[in-house]
Amino acid sequence: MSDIILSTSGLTKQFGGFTAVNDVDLQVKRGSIHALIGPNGAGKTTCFNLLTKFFAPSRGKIFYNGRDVTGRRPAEVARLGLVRSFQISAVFPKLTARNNIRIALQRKRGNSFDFWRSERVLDALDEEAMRLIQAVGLTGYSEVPAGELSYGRKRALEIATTLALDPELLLLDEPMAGLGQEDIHRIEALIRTVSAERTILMVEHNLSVVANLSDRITVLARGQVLAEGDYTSVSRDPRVIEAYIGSGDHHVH
Ligand SMILES: Nc1ncnc2c1ncn2[C@@H]1O[C@H](COP(=O)(O)OP(=O)(O)OP(=O)(O)O)[C@@H](O)[C@H]1O
Repeated sequence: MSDIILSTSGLTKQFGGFTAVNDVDLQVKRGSIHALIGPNGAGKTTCFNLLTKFFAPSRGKIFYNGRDVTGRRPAEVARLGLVRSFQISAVFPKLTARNNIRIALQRKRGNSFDFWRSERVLDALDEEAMRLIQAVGLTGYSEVPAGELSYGRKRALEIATTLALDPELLLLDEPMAGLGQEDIHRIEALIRTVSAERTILMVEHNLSVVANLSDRITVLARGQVLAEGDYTSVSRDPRVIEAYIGSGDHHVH
């Protein structure tokens, strides 16, 4: 099996005459935590949306486990194991944490008629749901409606519903967005824990989190790959520093 789980070649996305992602060659190593960073407007979110098939590229190809998935639909790549985290709004606020996870687990298995009638399957789902609750540190909150959880716990629940799909490659879109310092530490630890069994690719603005978690970092600027490497090397790269300063986005230091 190849060392590279996900790669792109010449990935390009144009909106009208504007090129948001320009000829990006990306290689994500199996088992790594890989971060996509860059100043505002660099094309990170667009790139993420291309990888998760929310957008079709204007040019270029995406390979997942050696397979060309460029033309595949989002649900298809999700079934192959490439799963994006969903926004918090995708969590049903009135349902308990446990039931939200159960629904995610049911989605993975598919809703066959038999399935609904089998007590045994439902019990197995409950067991699996409780395992995930524990894994993301929500023990004691399983019966709390998702809407009443703190922001950080909602994020943990959202990660749990994504893990319910058992992704081989987990794509996280700004997992720290909107979190306070304490929750950031908690979610950071959670990402490290769940990375043990899978590959993680994340877009993240919080550079201290990126520094702590990432094995490899790709820096985008104006839609192109500007630099690549570990945090020490990219944060010292004069082109990276200049791109952040030029954009008025000073937090690379
Ligand atoms: N649907 C769209 N239509 C037109 N232009 C778009 C669209 N989506 C993104 N863009 C433009 O593409 C560029 C890259 O945007 P993108 O959101 O990918 O950047 P980003 O690196 O994620 O930025 P940020 O850090 O601010 O979230 C921006 O100039 C943006 O205005």
